[in-house]
Amino acid sequence: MALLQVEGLKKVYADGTVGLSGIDFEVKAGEFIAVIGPSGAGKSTLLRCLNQMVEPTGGSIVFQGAQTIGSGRRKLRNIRREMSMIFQGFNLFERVSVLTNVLHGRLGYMSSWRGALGLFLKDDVAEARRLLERVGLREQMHKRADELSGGQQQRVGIARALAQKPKLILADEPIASLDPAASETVMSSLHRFCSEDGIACLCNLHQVDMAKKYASRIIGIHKGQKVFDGTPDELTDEMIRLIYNQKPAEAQELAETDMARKETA
Ligand SMILES: Nc1ncnc2c1ncn2[C@@H]1O[C@H](COP(=O)(O)OP(=O)(O)OP(=O)(O)O)[C@@H](O)[C@H]1O
Repeated sequence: MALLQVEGLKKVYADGTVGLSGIDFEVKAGEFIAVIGPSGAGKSTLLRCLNQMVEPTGGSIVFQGAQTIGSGRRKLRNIRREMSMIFQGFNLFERVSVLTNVLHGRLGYMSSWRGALGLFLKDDVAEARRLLERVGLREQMHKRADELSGGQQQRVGIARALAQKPKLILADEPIASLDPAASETVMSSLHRFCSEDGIACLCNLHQVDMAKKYASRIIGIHKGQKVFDGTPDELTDEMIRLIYNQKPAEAQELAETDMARKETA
C-alpha cells in the first residue's frame, strides 16, 4: 500500500484563481520526490493542500490508508504530526533557543497546556539534543535562533521536522533563501536523514540540478496540472524546456509517449 495516494486534487482560491486543477500521484514509504515547475505552477499549493494548511476544494488524499479530507481537528492534528513541514523562510521562533525550536516538533504529541507551559518530557529534550548533534549544531543549541546563519536555521528546521517522527516530510523550497554551499549542506542532510530514517519526502525545488541530484523521482507541475512524473534520467533537457517554457500540453504528450515506450519495452 502506498503511504500517500492523491487523486483529482483541486484547489480553487476564493478569488477564483486555480491553484491545482486535478492532480493524481502516489508516494511510497521512504521515497524522495522533487516537485519542480515554474513560478506560480502550484507547487506550494500542492504541499499545503496535503497537510491542509490550504483547504482543498476537490479530490482525495489518502494517507496511511485513511482519507484525510474532511477530518476533524483532533484527527488533523494526528495527521499533521506525521507529515512535518520545512519552509523556505525557516519559520523558527527567532527569539527562543535553537533547542526549544526543535522541541516544538514534539508539540503535536503533548497536551496543549503542557505545550503552552513548555513542559517538555525529559526523553523529548534528550532526543532534541541528539537531533541537533545529528545536524551538526550541538554547539549552537542554547543560542537564540536568529543568531544562526540561514543554512544553520534551516538545519534547525530539519531537526524540528525529524522531532515529529514523521512518515512524510513536505519541504517547500527549503533552499530558496540559501547560498550554494548552504544549499548543498541542507539538501544532503535532508536526503541523508530521510534515507536513514525511512521517511518519504516531497521537496519543492526551483533548482532542477538539485532535483536531479537528490531525488529518485521528479514530478513536474505546470498551471496546476501534473505534466511529468519520472526518474531524473527521464527528465530530459527537452522535457525541462517544455515544463518551464509554458508548453505543458506538449510536455504531457512527450511524457505519455515515453510512458508508452517504457510499457512496450
Ligand atoms: N492565497 C491565495 N489566493 C489566491 N491565489 C493564490 C493564493 N496562493 C496562491 N495563489 C495562486 O495559486 C497559483 C499557484 O501558486 P503557488 O504559490 O502554489 O505556486 P508555486 O509553484 O509554489 O510558485 P513559486 O515557485 O513562485 O512559489 C498562483 O497563480 C498563485 O498566484
